[in-house]
Amino acid sequence: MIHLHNLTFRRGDRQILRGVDLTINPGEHWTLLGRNGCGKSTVLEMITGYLFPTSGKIDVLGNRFGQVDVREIRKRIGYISPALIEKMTLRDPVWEIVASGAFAYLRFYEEIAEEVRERAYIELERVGLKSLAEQPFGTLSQGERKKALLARTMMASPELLILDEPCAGLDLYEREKFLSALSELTSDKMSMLYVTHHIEEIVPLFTHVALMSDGQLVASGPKRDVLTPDKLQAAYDLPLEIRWRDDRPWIEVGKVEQR
Ligand SMILES: Nc1ncnc2c1ncn2[C@@H]1O[C@H](COP(=O)(O)OP(=O)(O)OP(=O)(O)O)[C@@H](O)[C@H]1O
Repeated sequence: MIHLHNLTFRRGDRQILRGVDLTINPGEHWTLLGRNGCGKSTVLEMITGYLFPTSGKIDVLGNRFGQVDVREIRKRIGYISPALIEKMTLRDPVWEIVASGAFAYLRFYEEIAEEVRERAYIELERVGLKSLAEQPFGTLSQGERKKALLARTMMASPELLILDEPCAGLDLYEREKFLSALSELTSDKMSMLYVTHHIEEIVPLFTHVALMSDGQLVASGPKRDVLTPDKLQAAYDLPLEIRWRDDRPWIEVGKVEQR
């Protein structure tokens, strides 16, 4: 599904990625964790073909980047990023925003086929937003916008879902609603890579975790093997304890020394 081979990325005199290797198999749902600036979004931008590595190889959905038209592969990937949210036209009705996902357009300039409209309503119903379908996108709360974009992503039946901090800025209620919509929508036929700063977002849906530090993966594998106090302490440089409840991890931070 995804194979990253020894990816490096250099910008000027900064080494941003220092040899990233990662394999995501079909049906695995991964979270990517790590401190601000460690290179998480850079990895996502490479998997979606918006950035090219300085060296290394990228295989996504059976295609080697550099040998294929990435626009064709992108049609099979659902990608929700902060940049995408900013590109949406706030005055467009929610259902139109969702419908545009069927074609990977940002917006429509022609009439939308009835079956596409119906499908958009179905996807909106699946995320619990059908009653808001006719409202302008800009009137939705941040959490509702994220769920609408999730519905938009589902219009193209993606084989791979890439989510860059989708719960950033959401309150507890909106976050839990988003995570439960995500758990409902995804199947084990779809692979996922989800970047977050919040370990408690690793709901049972997620199977694997990759931990990044300073442009490298310092641990990766099944979530219980990676989410250990030792590994997290090393990556976050903080005294941490982890508790599992209903297959979901919760973090406790110990006393932090000022340096
Ligand atoms: N095009 C670029 N030119 C120069 N520096 C860049 C470029 N893209 C990213 N960087 C730098 O690379 C580092 C990694 O950025 P990236 O956005 O991948 O980190 P991140 O782990 O996603 O961070 P955050 O958690 O804060 O979103 C940062 O220090 C950033 O400033």
